[in-house]
Amino acid sequence: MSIGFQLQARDGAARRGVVETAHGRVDTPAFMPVGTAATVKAMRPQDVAATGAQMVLGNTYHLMLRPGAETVAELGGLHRFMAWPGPILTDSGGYQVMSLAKLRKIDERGVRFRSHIDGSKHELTPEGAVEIQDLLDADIAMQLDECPAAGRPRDEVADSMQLSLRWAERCRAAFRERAGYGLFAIVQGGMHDDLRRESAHALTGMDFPGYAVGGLAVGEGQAEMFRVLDVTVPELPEAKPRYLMGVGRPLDIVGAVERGIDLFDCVLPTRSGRTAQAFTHGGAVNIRNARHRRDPRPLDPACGCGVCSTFSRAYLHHLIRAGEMLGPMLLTEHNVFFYQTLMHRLRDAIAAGALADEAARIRAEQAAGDI
Ligand SMILES: Nc1nc(=O)c2cc3nc(NCCN4CCCCC4)[nH]c3cc2[nH]1
Ligand SMILES: [Zn+2]
Repeated sequence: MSIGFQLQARDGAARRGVVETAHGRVDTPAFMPVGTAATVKAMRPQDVAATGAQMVLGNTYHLMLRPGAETVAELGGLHRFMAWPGPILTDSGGYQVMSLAKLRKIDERGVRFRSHIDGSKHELTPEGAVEIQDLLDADIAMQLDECPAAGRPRDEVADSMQLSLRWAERCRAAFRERAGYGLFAIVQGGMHDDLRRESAHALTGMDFPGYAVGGLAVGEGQAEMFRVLDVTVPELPEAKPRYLMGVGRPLDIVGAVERGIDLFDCVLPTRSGRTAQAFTHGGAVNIRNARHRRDPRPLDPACGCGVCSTFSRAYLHHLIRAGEMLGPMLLTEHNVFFYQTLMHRLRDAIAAGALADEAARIRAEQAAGDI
């Protein structure tokens, strides 16, 4: 079996399960901390593991540019290179090229672009993206796709969705099948119900071990995102994991879990940690705010992380104001731990058939906060 998926419990459309990969199991619903350039920024791998995270995300685009996929392969692959022994999922680069690279040209072949690092010329084809993710030794690789920017006209979205379907076929043909490794397809189609259904049906017909919902979290807003999930998720096979790419804020995740999504990734907990934003059980907190200057209480009294059991808000406020590197490190660790606690609560609630109550509690908690 490429990637295993055991469904353990259901609560409405929500599922409690386990994804099985060559490098270990992932309890779902799961949140993957983003490790774009072979590091979850500001955290050591053992500290990432201590938060409860079981799988991290890497990026083909960044790693092909620096240090290069061949270099990572030469050094034993991404697990050895970044000392992360657990499962790794890598994004295929299509989205990152469109959001980061310069002078991009996309056509049937693939996408040509200049590196945002040094301006050097590169090309990413479906076959190349699969080869790079193989060199990285990713347990779960993503097909190369095109993620249309929000607001593009329907006919362009339709053409883009069809291109991604043709690229899915080419990726599947190029993928080296191995037990514990799998290639996931990505459903596109913008905000159009019929295009989403057409994409999901075509990809399901190609029989992938897992399916991502792409083309969301591109500024459409939560209501539109949930509406697209309501249309798309029921078209995906129950027995395969579903991955919502780039999502999201805590309440985005709650609503997507209620709609049957199993896997998530987002830069929010790590990126916010570097900009003094903390997620807490009392809502979001900006620790730079002067009101924390002499506050002896922990950042989040309901949090079980090492940061909240050791340091005061006053100390974290001081570190941030002083520009001390320990500030972003501690806030990142807390935020990643917060996201893992959120997923733990959701998994336990689904297993107990109590997701509606737990989701209501989480919504009430997040309604407070100062941002
Ligand atoms: N291969 C691929 N295909 C997608 O359609 C895709 C769609 C995505 N949508 C996002 N959204 C990220 C939103 N994020 C929210 C926090 C601040 C930075 C941006 N990431 C994505 C990644 C993606 N990767
Ligand atoms: Zn904490």
